[in-house]
Amino acid sequence: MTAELIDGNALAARTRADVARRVQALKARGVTPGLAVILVGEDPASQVYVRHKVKDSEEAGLNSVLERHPATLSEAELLARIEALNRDPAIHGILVQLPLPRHIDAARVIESISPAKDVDGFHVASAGALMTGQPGFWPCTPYGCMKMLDSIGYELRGKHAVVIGRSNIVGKPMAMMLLARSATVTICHSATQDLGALTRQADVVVAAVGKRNVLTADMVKPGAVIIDVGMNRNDEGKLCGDVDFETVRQVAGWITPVPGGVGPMTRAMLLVNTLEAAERS
Ligand SMILES: Nc1nc(=O)c2c([nH]1)NC[C@@H]1CN(c3ccc(C(=O)N[C@@H](CCC(=O)O)C(=O)O)cc3)C=[N+]21
Repeated sequence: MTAELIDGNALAARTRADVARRVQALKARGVTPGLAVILVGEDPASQVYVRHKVKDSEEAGLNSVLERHPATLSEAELLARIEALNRDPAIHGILVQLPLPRHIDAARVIESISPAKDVDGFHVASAGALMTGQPGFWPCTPYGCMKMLDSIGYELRGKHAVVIGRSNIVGKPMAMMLLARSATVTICHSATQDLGALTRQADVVVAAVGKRNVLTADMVKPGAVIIDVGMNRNDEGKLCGDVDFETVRQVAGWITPVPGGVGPMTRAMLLVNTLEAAERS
């Protein structure tokens, strides 16, 4: 058996087209969704990502503002910029690209963003809303993973989902979203003993570690759905995920590729969150 691909590029394109239609409807009512993207420093990967985000949002008809600051920007100066954007009625979403330089306390910066504009879904208020089932912004990567599961009509109720990774931005919120759909959820991490024994029981595996070959074919139940959140480089410098794709695809039922899987959906869900921030304003 060879797994079917869940095509993140195609699903992201459909999502962006849907956002573009809703943006037009909002513009007809006199509101243009506005996204502020803040980049501090010159990290080359971050520069590429924020350029992608700005281009995506412009193509969907959103108004995006890219603010670039030198790596020497002080925390106080950054907090002052966020305060101004919190008050700016033309800005509905604020994204501060991570990682930030070491002299800036990222948690303090994230908590300074108005929860109503927290389109990354990283604020403690957003995390609390997700955990308690209240309205709020969901982090884009796990939210995109849920859309990928929905795109294949997958019924999560009663299924065993194993999440590998417990970060605040992917693993933990992913587990909460799966739980909200009545999956039985296991969260695995670096101290987990016999990871394979757990993943072999899984109907769904979400790999979000940031390390190559965390999931190999011997660890996968035949027919399982495999969602690969990893963004790594292999020895040839090619982008690859956390999953040993070529062998796991021989066993799985469905699998997301890297590139062209979760990454494009992460970007698309940022547009959805920004649109919804504007719709709620
Ligand atoms: N405040 C904040 N929010 C973020 O959402 C955030 C962040 N900081 N810091 C960095 C990470 C990383 N991230 C990616 C999103 C999409 C792709 C993506 O679209 N990847 C393409 C490939 C891109 C390429 O070729 O390099 C793909 O998987 O097909 C990658 C990485 C968002 N991040």
